[in-house]
Amino acid sequence: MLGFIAELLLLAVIVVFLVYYIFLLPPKYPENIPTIPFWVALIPFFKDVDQSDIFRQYIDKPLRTHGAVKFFFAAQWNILVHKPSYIAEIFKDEDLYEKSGNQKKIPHSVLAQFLGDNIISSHGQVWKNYQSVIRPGLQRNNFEVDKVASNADKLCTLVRDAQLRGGRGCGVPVQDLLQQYSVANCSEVVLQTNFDALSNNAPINLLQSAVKREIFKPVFMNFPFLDQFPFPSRMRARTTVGKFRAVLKGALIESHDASSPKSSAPWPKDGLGRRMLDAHQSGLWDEEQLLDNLTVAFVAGQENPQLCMISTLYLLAKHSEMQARLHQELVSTGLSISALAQNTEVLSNLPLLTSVILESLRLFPPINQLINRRTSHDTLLGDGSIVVPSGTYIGYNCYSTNRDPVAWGPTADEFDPSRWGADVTSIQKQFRLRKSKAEFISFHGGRRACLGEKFALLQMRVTVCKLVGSFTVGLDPEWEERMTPAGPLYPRALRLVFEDRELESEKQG
Ligand code: HEM
Repeated sequence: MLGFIAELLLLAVIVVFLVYYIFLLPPKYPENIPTIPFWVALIPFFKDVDQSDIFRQYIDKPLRTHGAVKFFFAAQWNILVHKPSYIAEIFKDEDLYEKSGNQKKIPHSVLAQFLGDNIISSHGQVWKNYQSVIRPGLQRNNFEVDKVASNADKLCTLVRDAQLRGGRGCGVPVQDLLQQYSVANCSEVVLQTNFDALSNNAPINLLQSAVKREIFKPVFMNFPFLDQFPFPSRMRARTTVGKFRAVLKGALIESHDASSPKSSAPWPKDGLGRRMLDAHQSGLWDEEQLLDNLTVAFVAGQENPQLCMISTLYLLAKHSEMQARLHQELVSTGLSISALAQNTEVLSNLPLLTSVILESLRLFPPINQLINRRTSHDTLLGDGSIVVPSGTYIGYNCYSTNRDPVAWGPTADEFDPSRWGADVTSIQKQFRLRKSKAEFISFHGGRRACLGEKFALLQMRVTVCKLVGSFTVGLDPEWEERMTPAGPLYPRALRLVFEDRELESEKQG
C-alpha cells in the first residue's frame, strides 16, 4: 500500500514538473526583457478583480520601462509589446510578423470553430482574397445613416422606458440595451439583414448572449487546450456556436431573397451582405469561408462599437462638464437633434463630438490586448536588442500603448478631449499622425488596420448625438466603479441615470 501511495506521489510530482516545464517556464529568448510571472494571468480565477488594477500593479511598470515583456496568456508564453516604435515596426512587416489567429494557434478550440479562418486572422493570399470581397462593402461612402438614426431613436425609447420602470434617479443597466442596438446597426446597415434586434427577447440577442457566455469562460480562454476534451459544457458550447453561424447565414440568405417577406431590398450597391453571398455563389468562397467571414464581420461589427459606446457613456457620465459642453455644441448647430443625427456632414465637422469619441477610444480601446501574430523567422526587434526567435507569438497591450506618457505626456491617463485639437482639421491630422506612429492603435494599423473604422465612427457620432441630445447622463451613485475582471476592458455592468432633457426643460420652464 505504502509503495502504491509513493508511486502516486511520484507521478503527481512528475505531472506538476511537466506542466511547469512545458507551460509555465518562460522561454530563454528574448533574454533582455522582463517576464511577468505566469500566475498574474491566473489572478482572475481566484479573486474578483478589476483588470485595470492588475495591469497597474503587475504589468504597467516593466512593460513601459522595457518596451516589451514576456507574458503568459492562453496557456503559452508570448511577447507583449508596449513601445509605439516597436509596434509600428510590427505593423510594417506583414510577412515577418504574420497574422496567426485562433485557427492556427488553438485549432481544436471552440473559439476557432466559432470564427474559423477569417479576414482578421488570415495571412497572405487567403487574406487578399477575403479582403477583395469585404473591403468595398465596408468602405462604401453611402452607409444608411437614416437607419442608424432611426435605431438610435428606438434606443432612446428603450432607455426612457427602462428609466421609467426603475424610477427617477435609479440606475439603468446599459450593456444589454447597447448590445441590442449595436446588433441592429451591424445587421441592418453593414450586412443588410434584419434580426429585429431592438425588439424585446429577439432570438438573436439570446443566442448572442449564450455564445458570449461560452466563449468568455475564463478557464477555457486561459487554457484552450482543455477544449480538446469532451466536457459536456464544451460540447454544448460547440452546438451553440454552430447554431449561431447557421442562424446568421439563414438570415443573410433570406434578407437577400427578393421574394421573401424578410427581404431587405432595395440593397445598396456594394452592400457587404450581397458581396459575401456573391463570393460564395461564384465559387470564390466555399461554405466554410462564407460562414467564417460572416461570423467575424458580425462579431467585430457589433461587439467593438458596443464596448466603445459603454466606455464613452461612462466617461461622459463621469465628466458632466464635458457632457454639458458637448450638448452645447450640438445645440449650436441650430438643427434639431433628430435632423442633426441624420446629417453626417454637420456631425463629422463637430470638433468636440469627434474628439470625445477619439479620446474614449484612446483610454478604453475595445480590444485592449491583442496577441495574434507569429514571427516567421528569427528577428531583432526595435533597436536590435530584442532577439525574437522564429515561431514566437507577439502582440500588444493597446490600453498601455494608447496611454504612453512619452507619446501623450504626463496627463496620458486623463480624459482630455482637447489634446486632439480645437478644430476638425487638426483633430483629423492628429488622428492620422498618431495612428501612423502607432501611438493610437485602437484600430490596429498598417495594411491590417480595421476596415470598419469609417462605419464605427459614423455610428458613434449618431449615437452620442442622440443620447446626449436627449438626456443628461449620470453614474448611478450605487454602481461600484470597476472595470471587467478579464477579457475586453470596460466598465463592468455599467448603470447610468438618464434625465430626459425635454422633461427637465419643461419643468424648469
Ligand atoms: C469602435 C469600433 C471598432 C474597433 C475599436 C475596431 C478595432 C479593430 C482592431 C483592433 C482590428 C485588428 C484585429 C486583429 O488583428 O485581431 C480590427 C480589424 C478589423 N475590423 Fe474593426 N474595429 C471596430 C469596428 C469594426 C466594425 C464596425 C467592423 C465592421 C464589420 C469592423 C471590421 C473589421 C475587419 C474586417 C477587420 C480586419 C481587417 C484586416 O485584417 O484586413 N471593425 N478592428
